[in-house]
Amino acid sequence: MSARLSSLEDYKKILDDYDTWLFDCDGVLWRGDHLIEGVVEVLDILRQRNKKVVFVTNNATKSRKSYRSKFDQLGVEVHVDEIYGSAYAAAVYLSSVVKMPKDKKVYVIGMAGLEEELRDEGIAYLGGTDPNDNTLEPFDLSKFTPDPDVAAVVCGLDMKINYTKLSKAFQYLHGNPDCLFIATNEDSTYPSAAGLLPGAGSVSAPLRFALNRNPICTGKPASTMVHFDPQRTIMVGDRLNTDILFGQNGGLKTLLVFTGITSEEEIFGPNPSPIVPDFVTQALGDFRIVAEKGL
Ligand SMILES: O=C(O)[C@H](O)[C@H](O)COP(=O)(O)O
Ligand SMILES: [Mg+2]
Repeated sequence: MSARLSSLEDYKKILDDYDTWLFDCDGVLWRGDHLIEGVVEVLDILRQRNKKVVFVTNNATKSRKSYRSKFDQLGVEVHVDEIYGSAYAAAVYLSSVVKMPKDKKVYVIGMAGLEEELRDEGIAYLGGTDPNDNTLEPFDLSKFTPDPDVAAVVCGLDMKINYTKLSKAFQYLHGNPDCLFIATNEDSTYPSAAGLLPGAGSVSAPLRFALNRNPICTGKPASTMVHFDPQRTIMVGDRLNTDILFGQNGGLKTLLVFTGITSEEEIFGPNPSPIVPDFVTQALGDFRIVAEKGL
């Protein structure tokens, strides 16, 4: 059973026990561009206590550099090396694990941030934000000439998804097991400021269904490039099957907040999830109590 943080001692002990704090972003720090109350104060408390702070997000719409700008605009102090996004994870997977040859390309379903991370890793790509792919015109297969150099399809959250992109990705993957199928992440939903929207997993779902093939997922819960002392590291997230599972896969302690995807019912209800976080609290801002009491 998860331990619900409630007393000043509870929050103080967590702050004392962990030196490295990994934070999920959507649903923990913000919803869309709406910063969640208390986040800036708590991050300040952690930095004042010389804690290492790392942000691990499955949101592939932004590169680390553009996330740095978002953090700046929201008044959150961050260094680009503290940000690990699923777009970066996918690009590093292709460059360092797959070792994608320089004469090969990736067909992208995704947005500018994913393209930027691929560029920074020297991975050639097509699709993505290309105007020819961002169309609502019917897709005419008879006029489509696949690029013979495409050796992988990468699919991330794409708020301009359409039939042309799905059709082109399908053509590259159908009957071609040598063409890699990579998902930056498989979150079913996305917690926008105004409410839930289909997530990256729901963008790649049509391809999984049409191809009867599951992608390689490079985002949470897969372990990314971050590796810390599990005894002194805590993962703070809002989604059980990505954030909490990611933490558990890395042997970390886990703290779930209820400001994003997961409800209290899923933890304390009659049919709780089998994924059980070590700790839960309503919101990250709850840790302000420690500063308010001058501890
Ligand atoms: O659909 C998505 O890609 C995700 O909902 C979303 O972007 C998750 O971001 P995170 O909570 O990992 O920061
Ligand atoms: Mg989240």
